[in-house]
Amino acid sequence: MKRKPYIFITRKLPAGALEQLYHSFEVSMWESETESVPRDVLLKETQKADALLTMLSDKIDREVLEAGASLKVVANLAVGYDNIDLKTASERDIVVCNTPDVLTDTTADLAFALLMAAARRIVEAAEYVKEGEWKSWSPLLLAGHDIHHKTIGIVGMGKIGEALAKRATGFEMEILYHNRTRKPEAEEKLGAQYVSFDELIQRSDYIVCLTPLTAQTKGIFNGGSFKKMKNSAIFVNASRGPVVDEQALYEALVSGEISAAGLDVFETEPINADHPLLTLKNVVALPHIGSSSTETRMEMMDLCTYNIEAVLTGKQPKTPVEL
Ligand SMILES: NC(=O)C1=CN([C@@H]2O[C@H](COP(=O)(O)OP(=O)(O)OC[C@H]3O[C@@H](n4cnc5c(N)ncnc54)[C@H](OP(=O)(O)O)[C@@H]3O)[C@@H](O)[C@H]2O)C=CC1
Ligand SMILES: O=CC(=O)O
Repeated sequence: MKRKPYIFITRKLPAGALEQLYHSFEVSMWESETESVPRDVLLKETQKADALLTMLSDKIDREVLEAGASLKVVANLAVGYDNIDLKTASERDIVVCNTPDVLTDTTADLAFALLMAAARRIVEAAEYVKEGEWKSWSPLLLAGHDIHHKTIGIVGMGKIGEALAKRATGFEMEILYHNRTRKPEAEEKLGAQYVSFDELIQRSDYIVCLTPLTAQTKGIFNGGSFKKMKNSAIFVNASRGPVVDEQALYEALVSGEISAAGLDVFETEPINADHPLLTLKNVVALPHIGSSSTETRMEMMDLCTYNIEAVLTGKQPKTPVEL
């Protein structure tokens, strides 16, 4: 009898999200919600897998892809796919899928929330109350920066960047953006202005990074870029940690070269609890939760399961990554 195709899922997901897979395939998953699958288990499971449903924290490199003699598809539960070696996938005719669109608004909500939290010192203020430090109302108590009518600069005006810009229009902000390619339709729709990277970082009160992590974007926010920003600038990163030189960011925040930062992503994740950035009051740090609403995460799981089933049954997946 022909064996059922085998799918390995690298993290414990709610069984309900996978129902459609259980009918036609053999499915197993790493039984932890919070800890990544160990490398040796991933390699062993991949040896017999026709499909992998992976997390952005799994390194799907040449070694993993070559271990999968019958591997046909890798569905990543994320829109970013910098954790996957696309070159090897292409050489081996392995389809790679991601989860664009379904997470756009949720991630833009979080990026704007991070911007607001850093600007208005929300986390610091909430801790101040809980720690019993609030003794009286005072005129400049925890005074932050205005958001309305300020200038936001979006580096990476893609789907999430545009959704963020739409939110910024509600605050009557001036919108600058920088991409490799200009987007006239976004300029018209959102009143956004295309500028060079340098002009964006010099003119913006809020600088938000929403690019993918690539060889070109790695380290684009470094000592030189922080020096060019206003001293009152607030830097928000909701893209990937390695776009930032964290040591340079720390120095810029301590020296007052920039005012504050809101960070959802870090060079190493999870970030070490004793990392210097986490000692600063002017840093709002989140554990990479950009797309983390229950509704959106369920949609992302549905999209991954759809894509896997499609590839394994000879149909077109909805969201293949261009290889
Ligand atoms: N914090 C979180 O939890 C989440 C983080 N993300 C991150 O956000 C990223 C963006 O997602 P999404 O908006 O859906 O993707 P899109 O592909 O729609 O947008 C990416 C944008 O980045 C621009 N870009 C690419 N390379 C460069 C470059 N070298 N310099 C300047 N701009 C560049 C692209 O424009 P062009 O090609 O013209 O340069 C494009 O407009 C993801 O790749 C992921 O890393 C996504 C979801 C959640
Ligand atoms: O970081 C999250 C993603 O979807 O990419």
